[in-house]
Amino acid sequence: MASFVPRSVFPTLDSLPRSYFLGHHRAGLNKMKTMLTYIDLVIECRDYRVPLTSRNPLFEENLAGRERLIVYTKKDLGSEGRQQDKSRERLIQEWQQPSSVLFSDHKDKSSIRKVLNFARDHAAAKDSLMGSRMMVVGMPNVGKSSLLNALRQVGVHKGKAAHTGAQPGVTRKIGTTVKIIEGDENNEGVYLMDTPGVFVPYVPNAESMLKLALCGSVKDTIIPPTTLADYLLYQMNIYDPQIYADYSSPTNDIIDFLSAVAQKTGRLQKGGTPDVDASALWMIQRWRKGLLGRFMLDYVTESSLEKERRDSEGLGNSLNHARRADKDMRRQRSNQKYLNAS
Ligand SMILES: Nc1nc2c(ncn2[C@@H]2O[C@H](COP(=O)(O)OP(=O)(O)OP(=O)(O)O)[C@@H](O)[C@H]2O)c(=O)[nH]1
Repeated sequence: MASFVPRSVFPTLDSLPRSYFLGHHRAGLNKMKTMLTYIDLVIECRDYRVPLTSRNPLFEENLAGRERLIVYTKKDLGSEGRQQDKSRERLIQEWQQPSSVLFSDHKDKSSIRKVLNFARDHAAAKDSLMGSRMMVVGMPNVGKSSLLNALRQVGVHKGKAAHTGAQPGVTRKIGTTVKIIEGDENNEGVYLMDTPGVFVPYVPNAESMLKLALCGSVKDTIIPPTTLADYLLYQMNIYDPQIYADYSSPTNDIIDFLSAVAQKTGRLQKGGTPDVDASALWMIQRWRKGLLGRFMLDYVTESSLEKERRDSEGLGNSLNHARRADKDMRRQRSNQKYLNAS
């Protein structure tokens, strides 16, 4: 154990897809734009485990002009409640100013009450007889519908109104609008509208794609499970290799690791060969449930946040950038094919 040294960088995987911006993402975003005139507050969800990578510039570009509350969801999966977790949260709050930032776990009523209090104060400041209308937006599978259900449950004691699920794309259309705060004689209360997840138009590097896939923002069929598990192993080793001590001794070799998991959990094919794919999927699911360490995949420090800000300012219109980057990538691939053939 004393001699184990985790990998300091993950190999660059140029062949990984960098886009998952689907037709219903574009359609959903266009519809959100048309609804904006009726909306007083945009609640933008991002994943606590990837606070930088789950930021989608499309929301800032397309839903500008409305106050935004940023809610980092799934806090229970990315934080052990230690001092360094709290310090990171403070950095993120400062980074996002002037937008307000909260952190939520859909099963923790106190975190849901904080979002409700913000919504109540925002609606009170508007002081309208009509009450207030809000919209929840975010990347696929980030937990928008779960947040809406939790706000409704805690706010007006009503049951689940929106479908939720472990795979991205459960909500395909702008749908359910639910009351989350009761009105009184002076106003109609606060209503929240659910929206479909919208993926970033273009992921700047393969590592970001792996992070988003690990958090469930893209379908599990897009990236091979052993590649995803290898990235998880890389991250677990940086965090603490002891978290997988029940299955394997510390290792940087994904096949050794998955073979050990297969042996321990009985995931074997005919003849006793380890089923590495099934073991990879099993490990990924365990991490997604918070059973293999609760940590962030993004590196959050003052300088990493500052770098992210500078990089995003340099991007310009992210859709145009995405188109250009996509075109460049296709051109490079066809040049490569041409060179290989000649
Ligand atoms: N542990 C944990 N799981 C959560 C939390 N919020 C949501 N989830 C889970 O994350 C998965 C996705 O949640 P949804 O609410 O369906 O996500 P969505 O953003 O509406 O998804 P799309 O339909 O793809 O847009 C579900 O399995 C939820 O149970 C949370 O705070 N903590």
